[in-house]
Amino acid sequence: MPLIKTKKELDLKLNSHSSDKKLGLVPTMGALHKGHMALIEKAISENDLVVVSIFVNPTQFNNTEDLKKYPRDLSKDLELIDRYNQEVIVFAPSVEEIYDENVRPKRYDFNDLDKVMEGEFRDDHFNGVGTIVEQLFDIVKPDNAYFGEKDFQQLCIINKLVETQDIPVHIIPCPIVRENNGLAMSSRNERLSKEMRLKAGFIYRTLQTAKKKFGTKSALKIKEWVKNQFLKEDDFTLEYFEIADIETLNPLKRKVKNKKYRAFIAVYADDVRLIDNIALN
Ligand SMILES: Nc1ncnc2c1ncn2[C@@H]1O[C@H](COP(=O)(O)OP(=O)(O)OP(=O)(O)O)[C@@H](O)[C@H]1O
Ligand SMILES: CC(C)(CO)[C@@H](O)C(=O)[O-]
Ligand code: BAL
Repeated sequence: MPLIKTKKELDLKLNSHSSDKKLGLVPTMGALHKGHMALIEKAISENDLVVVSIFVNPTQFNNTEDLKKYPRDLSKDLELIDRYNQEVIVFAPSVEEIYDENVRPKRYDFNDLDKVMEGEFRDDHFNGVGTIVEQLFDIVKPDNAYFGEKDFQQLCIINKLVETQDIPVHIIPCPIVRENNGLAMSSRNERLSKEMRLKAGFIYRTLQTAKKKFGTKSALKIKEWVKNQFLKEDDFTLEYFEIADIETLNPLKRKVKNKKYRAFIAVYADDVRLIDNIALN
């Protein structure tokens, strides 16, 4: 499996393939797990050639400790990808390769999708995501690009990016892959103790109960209930719980028929920040 570290090499490699082959892109920050593998396998099944990018993008981190502690293990990632017979190209550039001396995010107008939840609590996060993803689209020029619903708000931002920048790529959403206890798979789970990783199934169980309540209770009542659940827990600190429609991501005030809603959550378990979400209707 080819490992490519520079844009120039990648360009050469992609140009050596016939242009009528379908090209898929799976952007990741590495420390691969079964959630990533599901994206890669879907990409393999729908394209002739797949590029998996592995790049811990500094401009999307608002917290330097989080960036420093982000799990990284390129050789293990390569071993995991090596199992696929199809041609998967790994693109793992250095920070200098992607950003010259000016490591700053571009600024985008995401029509306020970036003003809530992850955007509210992670300053400039989505400008950083937009900056790297736009660059990856420009370098790889994929037909299809695969993103997980675990980062549902990010998926909405990417759809907006593609629309506003007029980028010719199909964005393919992929369902959330979970551990046995319901915890959404995430590279940051590696930073949890074994005990905490088991206990963290609590986050998904809370979302499931919120979903059950959605039929009969108001968003305000459900939010109150979730807050109280977390106040009773010493192991977790709730950062936000929000119910929003999936188009605007505006917090739900009054339910509207035919609109789709999701519940979104961010929680600290020890000093590890975890996010999750669930479809409510
Ligand atoms: N459990 C999962 N199910 C489905 N998709 C996932 C899952 N985890 C990550 N992804 C998707 O994989 C892609 C790369 O994500 P990334 O490398 O940031 O991993 P991650 O597990 O989300 O890490 P972290 O949340 O700790 O940053 C994103 O599109 C993300 O939504
Ligand atoms: C899309 C992405 C690879 C951009 O760095 C990242 O935000 C992620 O892994 O979800
Ligand atoms: N998958 C989300 C990327 C981040 O937390 O920065």
